[in-house]
Parts: sequence; structure tokens; C-alpha cells
Amino acid sequence: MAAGYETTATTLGYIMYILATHSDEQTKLFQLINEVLTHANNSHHLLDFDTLNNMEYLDWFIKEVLRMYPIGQSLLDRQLYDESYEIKNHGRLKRGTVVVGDMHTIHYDSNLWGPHDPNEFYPERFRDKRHPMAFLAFGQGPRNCVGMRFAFLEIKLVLVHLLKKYTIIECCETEANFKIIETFVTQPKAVWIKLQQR
Ligand code: HEM
Repeated sequence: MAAGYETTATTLGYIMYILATHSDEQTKLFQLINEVLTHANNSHHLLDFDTLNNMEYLDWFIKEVLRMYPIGQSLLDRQLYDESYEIKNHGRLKRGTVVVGDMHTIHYDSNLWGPHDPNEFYPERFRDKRHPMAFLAFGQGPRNCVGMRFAFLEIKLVLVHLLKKYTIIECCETEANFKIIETFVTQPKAVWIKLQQR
């Protein structure tokens, strides 16, 4: 339940923060959404599965939010079942050791995410092929997130409907109250924004 709800809701919270503080990104998304809805393959300009799936920039946008604000850090643990495992230049892990990948450090590594500064929000960086283990927001391997595709669809649907109707605006509490805390997921304590009807 928490895996399917808390994660998507938290991602949407971060997205609201990014949209409020990056008006250029919001304009870009709004134009993309208008374009896609105008050309949607049906007479009512409604969104269907294929239309949502083909909104590639929106995929990059969501991934960039989760690169900068990974929420499932604590979910990424593995226990060693082999007798032991040698990590070159570091030492040997014993059977039973629990290993947690440091998602945050990996997501901000400029060798993996450059040349554009990983501290800046830049969805276009996902245009380039990256190391298969560089993006860990949904985990990796046979136990990665089963809900990833569903989460993308949910988030895209909410974003399209919201941005069609409202402009998301920064207010004086947005930055002041943006404090990240650790619970089941890593999440902002609150995201303060204003909605203005278009
Ligand atoms: C933005 C949204 C989401 C994020 C960032 C996220 C992230 C993650 C992460 C990091 C893991 C651990 C993967 C690993 O250990 O390699 C995971 C596992 C899992 N997620 Fe998600 N998740 C999201 C949405 C969802 C949704 C919507 C569902 C269900 C509808 C879901 C269901 C699960 C389940 C069942 C697992 C456990 C898989 C297993 O152990 O085999 N997640 N998720």
C-alpha cells in the first residue's frame, strides 16, 4: 500500500516544488501538453495510454525530479547470500551482510551525469545513454519496482490535467518550508505553492 501510494504522492510533491521554482520548465511542459492534446488521436483530444506513453520529455522530467530527489533510498537494500564477496581495494563482505546503495551520491556523480552540472535541474540529460546503474530511483535488477510504469502513467495523468487548468506559482513559503525529512520515504515536510487558474 505504502509502496504504491506514498511514493507517487511524494514524487508529485517534489514535482510541484520544481514547477513552482522553475517557471521555464513549467512553460515547456505546458506547451508540450497543449501540442500533444491538439494532435491527440481522437476527436475529443483526450489522452489515451499511447499518447501518455509517447510523451518522452515528460519521462525525462519525472526522472530528473527523481534523480535530484530520490525518495526510496532505504528501499534499496540487499543481503549477501554468497559465502563472501570481495570489493576491489575495499575488503571482503561476509555472508549475511546487508548492503544499501548510496542512491544520493550516485545520482549527483558528475562522471555519471555530466557534462551538465548534476546540481542543476536539466531533464535533457536523459537524452544521452547513461550507465545502467546510474539511475536507481526505482531500484535495479530482478527486485526492482514493479509499479514503475504505473507510477509514470499516474504522474503524467495528474500533471497533464493540472497544468491544463492551473499555473503553479512560487510563494514566500515555498523555499522557506522546503525541508526534506526521512520517513518510510525521503520526502519534503511540506510543499507550499499557489495555483492560478489559466
Ligand atoms: C514514483 C513512484 C515510485 C518510486 C520512486 C518507487 C521506488 C521503489 C524502489 C526504490 C523500490 C526498491 C527496488 C529495489 O530494491 O531494487 C521499489 C519496490 C517496489 N515498488 Fe515501487 N516505487 C514507486 C511506485 C510504486 C507503485 C505505484 C507501486 C505499485 C502500484 C510500487 C510497488 C512496488 C513493489 C511491490 C516493490 C517491491 C518489489 C520487490 O521487492 O520485488 N511502487 N519501489
